[in-house]
Amino acid sequence: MYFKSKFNFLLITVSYVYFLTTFVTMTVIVTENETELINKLASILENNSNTSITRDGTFKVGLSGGSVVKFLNEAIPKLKTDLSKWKLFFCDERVVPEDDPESTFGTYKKNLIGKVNLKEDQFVRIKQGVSADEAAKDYVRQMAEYFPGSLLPRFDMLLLGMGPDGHTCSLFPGHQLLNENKVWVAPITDSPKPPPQRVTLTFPVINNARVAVFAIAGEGKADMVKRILVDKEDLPAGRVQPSSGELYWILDKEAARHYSK
Ligand SMILES: O=C(O)[C@H](O)[C@@H](O)[C@H](O)[C@H](O)COP(=O)(O)O
Repeated sequence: MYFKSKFNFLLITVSYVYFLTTFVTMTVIVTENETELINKLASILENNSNTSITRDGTFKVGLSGGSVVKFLNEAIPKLKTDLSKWKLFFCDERVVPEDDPESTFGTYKKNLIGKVNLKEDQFVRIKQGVSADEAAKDYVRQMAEYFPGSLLPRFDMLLLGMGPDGHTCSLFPGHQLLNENKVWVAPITDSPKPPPQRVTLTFPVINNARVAVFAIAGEGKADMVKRILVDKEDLPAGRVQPSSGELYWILDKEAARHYSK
């Protein structure tokens, strides 16, 4: 191919590299059961943790609540990685006291701290005793310390669940937050999934992650998995498409009942 000028060559090269780097790769993994799902999640988590720690000396990971808490509380103790290098954030968090059973941080704290090499100060927690609005604003301030100078934080990994309605984080079907693109973290006070007051990452941040992983189990999610992965319906969990990153859907056989590659 003859290039009229160096500029043409440079333009074509840059465009080609841009295409390659903005192409999301999606992997769907179906496991026999929840134990295998947890093992697969642990393997992906361990590989990415070690890659990030080698590259940056740290691993910045976003945690979700719901059943993901159970999966991670079983997966994290299996990992062969330096947990002391982790910084743990929340993809969403309920605006409740940390000793409230509904607190996502509180549940991770109870199950991990003191049992694995993770300390409380490695978790970036939401401010206590303030409104959802103030908690969201403060969380952005806290996050900015770990992503200095960034237009958008780029998490090494986000660990996501999906509700039976197709929500993820605290981004629910039909909610105006689905189109929020001005703030990294938004408050929600009318969550259809209790408790109503939460903060959540927004899609610009979610889709800037290096790796996003859904871990989904149970027949109760099978219909929604089909609607998103097969029927391509526009539902919140389906909008997770890292612009320059990897996307994994780890499903147990029950959740994948209506899905076939
Ligand atoms: O704090 C939360 O509620 C979660 O972050 C939320 O997004 C959760 O991941 C989904 O609701 C799935 O929850 P289940 O896996 O328990 O259905």
